[in-house]
Amino acid sequence: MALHPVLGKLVSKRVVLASASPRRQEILTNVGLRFEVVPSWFKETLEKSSFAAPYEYAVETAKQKALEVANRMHVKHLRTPDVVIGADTIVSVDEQILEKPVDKQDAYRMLSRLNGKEHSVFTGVAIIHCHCKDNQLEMEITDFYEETKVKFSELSEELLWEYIHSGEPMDKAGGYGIQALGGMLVEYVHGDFLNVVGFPLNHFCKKLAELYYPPPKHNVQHKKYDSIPSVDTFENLSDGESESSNFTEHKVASKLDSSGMDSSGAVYTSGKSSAIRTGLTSASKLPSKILELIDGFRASKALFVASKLKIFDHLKDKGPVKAVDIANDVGTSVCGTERLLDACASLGLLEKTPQGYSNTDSANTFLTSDGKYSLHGYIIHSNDHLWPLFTNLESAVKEGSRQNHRAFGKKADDLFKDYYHSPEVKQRFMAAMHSIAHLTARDVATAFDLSRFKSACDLGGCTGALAHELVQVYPNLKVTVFDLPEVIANISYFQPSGQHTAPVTFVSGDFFKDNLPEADLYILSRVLHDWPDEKIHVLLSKISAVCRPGLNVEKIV
Ligand SMILES: O=c1[nH]cc([C@@H]2O[C@H](COP(=O)(O)OP(=O)(O)OP(=O)(O)O)[C@@H](O)[C@H]2O)c(=O)[nH]1
Repeated sequence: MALHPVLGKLVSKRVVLASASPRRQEILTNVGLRFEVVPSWFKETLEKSSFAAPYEYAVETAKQKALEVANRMHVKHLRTPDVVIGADTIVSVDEQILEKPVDKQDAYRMLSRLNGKEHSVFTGVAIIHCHCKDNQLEMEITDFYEETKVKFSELSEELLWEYIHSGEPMDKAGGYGIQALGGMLVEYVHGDFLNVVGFPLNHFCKKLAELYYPPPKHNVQHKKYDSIPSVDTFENLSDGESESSNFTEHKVASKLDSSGMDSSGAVYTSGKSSAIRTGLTSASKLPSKILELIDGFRASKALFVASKLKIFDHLKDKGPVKAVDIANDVGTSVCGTERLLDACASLGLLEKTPQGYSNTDSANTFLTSDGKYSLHGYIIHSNDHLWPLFTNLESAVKEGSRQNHRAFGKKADDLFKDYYHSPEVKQRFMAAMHSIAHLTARDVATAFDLSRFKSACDLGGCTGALAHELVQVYPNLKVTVFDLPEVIANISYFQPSGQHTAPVTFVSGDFFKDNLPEADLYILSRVLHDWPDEKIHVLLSKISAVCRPGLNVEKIV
């Protein structure tokens, strides 16, 4: 099993881990997987006696956890993930299933049961591949389980209680953590250690390999190409068997040639010929992740330019439109427009038929400039502001300083003032912050349990997009948005309609200079990354000074 290509299959996908377990997050992060964490709200209350074997219970619970997240993201968050991973770990001893202890007595009951004996640890895993077709969520579920045998030494009552008082057992299946103090209780482990910790990584990789590299069917007639075949991804090049894979790979910028906009499949040609030239074997396949990184900027820029030209607005609520008509309306060259439209179609942003180009569902939802979930403002900000800054990344690294002077001919502070002096720049900046905050607000609000807080202050909370979501999710929370007077003066355009009673208050001020409003919880969302260390120190010190002892501070950065 070649590990890298297996995990590489998930690189271009929106992968979601439906688990709050820090151990699972760590295991998957350690192997370089990039994923979003959306803890499942599924309550682990399935009737244990209805399962013939303990592992069936773990697998079903894992599946329900993942299904809950896939459905919630699709329906409530309007963001369909590509892959959702759920897991559930249980301990089985004497035909009994042990989960996480509810209190110290329960932990004692569990550990006494395990004392001096061998038991099994089962982790059930569900991998759900999601597709959105006509706004319907379609899912393909793969599940499996792994068993590991663990034997405890004979342990004294005193030691058991000392262990329980350490607090470690409380969030662990069977009441122990083999990776920490609990390791001292264990005489032997037969099987996958990480399975005990919460995630059977080895089996997971094998499962991915089975899914993405199914064994070649020898009686299948392989196509012989007379001409260059149309390919969607680099993976098609590197994986002999991927033709027969059940899973559609994400489209990447593979149809852009060196000029950035040709859909002739030139990348395929050069990739293939170089593979032949250098004699790459199946063991040293093309480095698709690296190639995607090299070409990724072209895809971003194609999206930015199409957004800037308002092509998605132009196609909204229309049937297919020919390139020449779009070019005429937008005022661009026909040949350039056609190439840009082809690039957008190969990136999955537009649909192309012989009748012309039309928006995909997600372009209608996220890329038009006036939709409820429009990302237009953020895209324009990324193009006009972030792109020039990132062009100077090399100088930033060499000099260790911000590059606003190079990108825009002004220092960062002056530029920030400019945001608020030019109405147009201010509006663009606020639209950018609003669009990304609005879209992600529900996920941010539900990623933490904030129900214990009565009041919150969103520092630099701009239009209040996150604040409005927080008060929806936590009806007892009162949120104050604290931002510069120039921002607060212009928030009305962005306020949700029909929520007059929602407890969101806006207060003007400069968080570096003025007193901060009192609150139990201070939120710093998309704020700290913007400032040098000295200023961050000033801000965090001010927050620390106003926090009252005994109240928790949660940081959403
Ligand atoms: O040796 C160890 N054994 C078990 C663990 C941790 O125990 C929990 C198991 O609980 P569960 O599978 O229900 O997962 P949760 O933590 O509740 O998160 P979900 O959101 O996925 O339900 C798990 O965290 C293991 O990592 C351990 O750490 N060591």
